[in-house]
Amino acid sequence: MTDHLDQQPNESRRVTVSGERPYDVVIGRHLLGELPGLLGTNVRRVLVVHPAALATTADTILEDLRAAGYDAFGAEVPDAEEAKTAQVAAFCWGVLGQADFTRTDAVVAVGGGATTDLGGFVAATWLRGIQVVQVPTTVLAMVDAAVGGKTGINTAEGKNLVGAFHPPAGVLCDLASLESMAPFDFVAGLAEIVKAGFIADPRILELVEANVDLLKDPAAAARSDVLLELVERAVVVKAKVVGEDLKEAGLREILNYGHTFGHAIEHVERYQWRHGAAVSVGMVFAAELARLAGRLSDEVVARHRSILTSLGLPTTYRGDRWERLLTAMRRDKKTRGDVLRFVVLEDVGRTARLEGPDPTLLVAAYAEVAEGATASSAVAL
Ligand SMILES: NC(=O)c1ccc[n+]([C@@H]2O[C@H](COP(=O)([O-])OP(=O)(O)OC[C@H]3O[C@@H](n4cnc5c(N)ncnc54)[C@H](O)[C@@H]3O)[C@@H](O)[C@H]2O)c1
Ligand SMILES: O=C(O)C(=O)C[C@@H](O)[C@H](O)[C@H](O)COP(=O)(O)O
Ligand SMILES: [Zn+2]
Repeated sequence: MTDHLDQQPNESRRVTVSGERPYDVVIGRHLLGELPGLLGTNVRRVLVVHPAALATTADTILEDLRAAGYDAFGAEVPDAEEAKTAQVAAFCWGVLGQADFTRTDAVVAVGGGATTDLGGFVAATWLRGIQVVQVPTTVLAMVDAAVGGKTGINTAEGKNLVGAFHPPAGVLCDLASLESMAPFDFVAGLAEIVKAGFIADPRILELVEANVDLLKDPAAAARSDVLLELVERAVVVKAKVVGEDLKEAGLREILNYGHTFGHAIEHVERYQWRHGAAVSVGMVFAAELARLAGRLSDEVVARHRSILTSLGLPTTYRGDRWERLLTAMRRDKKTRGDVLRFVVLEDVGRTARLEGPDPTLLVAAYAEVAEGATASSAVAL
């Protein structure tokens, strides 16, 4: 399937996320004109949070908002994970305070998942919660970070340790913005689409397998109907899950597939790895864990490696970091007391939990993703 589609603005797709205040995720091309409609008529002031890389897009949004009668302010924040800190959140709170933002005003976050996590968190905490509209500009943020209301920042101890559940008022996924993405950043985002395929929608895996070359070219992929379908399918998976379990009482944990080990890699690497790349290795770790526990077939594990490798994503990690990874995994939000808990697969689309696995099983799974032969020998049990 390599059929390309030059979408007109009116050909957008809409996925509604249910909940106390249902909202739409709009997916299409050249959609920024829809932003004022999502903000509604009560809003007067708008803070547009963005990194320098999205300054041109943010300027266009600011002009449109001013033309539509809003008092619009910009807040440029650091790039990528550097934005997800208490200091950067405090900088944004300062801008909101200086401009007298009230409970009827709003934040618009324009950027990748790091920016939408930060912008959402700032909106969740300002006056205990004001509206946020998410304008994701990476494939990862479109299919995952901007949808579902998980917002947050990192602390020195770990990833996303401070945050709030704060659903957006709307999400605008303008696929045209993906054309400027660096190839590796683009494929890193595909890891979350692959995740959605493994946990809930096997058709996603077939589409990825059949379109690997297209998907490795951001400009071509961004214009294709393949990506439109993949983004829509992944958003549908996320919308169904968060619509049923916003606050992660149970079902929502499946969206964390591959993240226990993935977040640990990000922390150990001081956020120099892209989230999607770390989740890619994390999914292989989780698949190996399930296989070693006798719950997943060799074939499904091999399919993890083949899909992720074909996209150019990593499936291995250095073999001499076990103690640090384990320390980071103990701080995962799924951990209860001393019991580590993993989302695992029993088949494609069939998720389960593995609670308190034997340490030898964890080490064996680490050995399966470790580079070099050092993993088992470097581990002190
Ligand atoms: N809240 C959630 O449910 C959720 C879900 C998944 C991931 N996340 C979070 O999302 C973050 C990862 O998001 P990400 O992969 O989008 O990374 P990111 O936000 O760090 O962006 C990656 C890079 O792409 C650049 N970029 C963004 N848009 C661009 C564009 N259109 N053209 C060119 N460059 C562009 C950014 O400036 C950055 O350098 C992590 O912090 C992760 O924890 C959150
Ligand atoms: O939306 C969710 O729930 C997820 O777990 C989606 C993940 O892809 C995302 O990376 C999320 O930020 C992880 O959250 P955390 O609760 O493990 O910090
Ligand atoms: Zn993720």
